[in-house]
Amino acid sequence: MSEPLTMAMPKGRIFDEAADLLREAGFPLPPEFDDSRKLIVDVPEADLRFILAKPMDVPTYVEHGVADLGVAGKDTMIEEARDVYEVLDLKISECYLAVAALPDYKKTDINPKVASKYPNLATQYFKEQGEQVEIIKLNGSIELAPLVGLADRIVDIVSTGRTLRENGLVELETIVPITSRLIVNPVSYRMKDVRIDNLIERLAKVVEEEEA
Ligand SMILES: Nc1ncnc2c1ncn2[C@@H]1O[C@H](COP(=O)(O)OP(=O)(O)OP(=O)(O)O)[C@@H](O)[C@H]1O
Ligand SMILES: O=P(O)(O)OC[C@H]1O[C@H](OP(=O)(O)OP(=O)(O)O)[C@H](O)[C@@H]1O
Repeated sequence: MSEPLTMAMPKGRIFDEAADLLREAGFPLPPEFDDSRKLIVDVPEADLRFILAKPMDVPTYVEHGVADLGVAGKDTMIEEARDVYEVLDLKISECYLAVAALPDYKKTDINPKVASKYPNLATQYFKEQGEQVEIIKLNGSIELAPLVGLADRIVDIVSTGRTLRENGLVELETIVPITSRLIVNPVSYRMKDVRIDNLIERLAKVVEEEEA
């Protein structure tokens, strides 16, 4: 018996949509999979082992080869810049990254501060814009930063726009659209290519059908 393929799944909002896609692709994930507190879940019927990680950590597990595959937001992929193959746009968890501020925000050259959960991405973005800013790394509730004067702008995810609206913030620029991606460890891809190719094909078919 060969080892099962190991897939790193992000806990949180991507999880349900990713699990649905896998089920639609014919992988028999048990119902308790969705609510379990277990961090390693074997599904021998599907020849798969799942490891459940923080969304931002999924590319790390895949890069190190402890997971053959994973599901990660494009935001995470840009921020983490890990050495993994991005093989399929799953077209789930759609949102985008934007710069936002209070409506009375005025651009200043004196010590501009930007709060974000994505310091690398934000640094790169402002560099491309030719603007020098100080990035303040936060781990969540980013919209709070301009409200309390920690930063004058933020770089964060926007989906419905509700969080910006309810906190009286306005969007200044759109940076990049985001969806979740299927990622693969380069060595696994070479060693287990038939099973990985099969999984990619099955998921690609479901994504295509959902789009039609
Ligand atoms: N409001 C949103 N709507 C749709 N997709 C989102 C939204 N916020 C984030 N995402 C996508 O879902 C991914 C995971 O987000 P989630 O909020 O579950 O975890 P997280 O904020 O990274 O982790 P945690 O809250 O556990 O620190 C993000 O990397 C992004 O691709
Ligand atoms: O446009 P919306 O639909 O309002 O979604 C955007 C919000 O969702 C995410 O936050 P999350 O809920 O993950 O909380 P966090 O700030 O703690 O990361 C993101 O960071 C925004 O704050």
